[in-house]
Amino acid sequence: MSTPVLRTEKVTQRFGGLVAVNAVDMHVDQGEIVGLIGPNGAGKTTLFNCITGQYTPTEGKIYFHDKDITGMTPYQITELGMCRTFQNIKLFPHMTIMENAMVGAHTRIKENLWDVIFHTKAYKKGEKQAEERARKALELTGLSDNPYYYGTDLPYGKQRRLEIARAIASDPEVLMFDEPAAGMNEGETADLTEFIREIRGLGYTILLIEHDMRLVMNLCDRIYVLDHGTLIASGKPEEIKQNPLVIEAYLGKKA
Ligand SMILES: Nc1ncnc2c1ncn2[C@@H]1O[C@H](COP(=O)(O)OP(=O)(O)OP(=O)(O)O)[C@@H](O)[C@H]1O
Repeated sequence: MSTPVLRTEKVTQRFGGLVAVNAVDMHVDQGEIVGLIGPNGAGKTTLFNCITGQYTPTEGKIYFHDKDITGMTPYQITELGMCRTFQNIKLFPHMTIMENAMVGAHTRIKENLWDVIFHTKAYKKGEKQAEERARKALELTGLSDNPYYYGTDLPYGKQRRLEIARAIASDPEVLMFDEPAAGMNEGETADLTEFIREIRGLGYTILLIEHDMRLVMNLCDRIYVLDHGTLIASGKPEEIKQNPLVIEAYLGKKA
């Protein structure tokens, strides 16, 4: 069996006396769509923050392929090939759609201050590559019609797509989405579900947090369920739907 693209080993995150994430073992294989679900406050975003370098876990290890990435910075982790979106949309105001996407593309460009100040050949080449990658990401996400409009002028569903475009422009292997359907109506969520399926078809591996059960159950190959920081179940959507612990901890509370 091949090594997972992403793996956590007994990852624990404490905030003072609170154990937000408790010894979590999980993995994501190449090409999978994996869901991370659980009630509010279960520790999902905290686990994402550990994986993407916003936090260094109190205990445990995180591996990208065979590489131990525990404690690396978010920038280093993006450079390695994992990129995320956030629960609350974080577009840059006063930047066009194209410029927002180029922020993602720039993580792949090696420029030093000299190149930037003196607009050297290397700088111009890097800019061209970044623009090309950003343009492709916008085409892929259906946002290439008006690239010079402000990103924040887009309707809500498209702002979320722009966040995804920015992540894709960084040329990642793994995309991590924190509640991508948050605030979307039924139609937008259905479009998003189809879109995520399409991008998986292009070879991306996807880990997502989501409260929208229809999206999770329709889309994910496997699901992990957190409750009070602890993993209480993992498996295929059909197994998760029938798991009594999950029904009690999560689905039961929603009904
Ligand atoms: N920086 C922090 N400092 C202290 N406590 C925190 C911090 N971040 C999260 N917590 C706490 O850790 C627990 C897990 O929070 P987290 O946001 O990871 O849950 P979640 O499953 O993502 O919730 P939601 O679905 O509501 O977004 C909660 O009790 C939360 O209050």
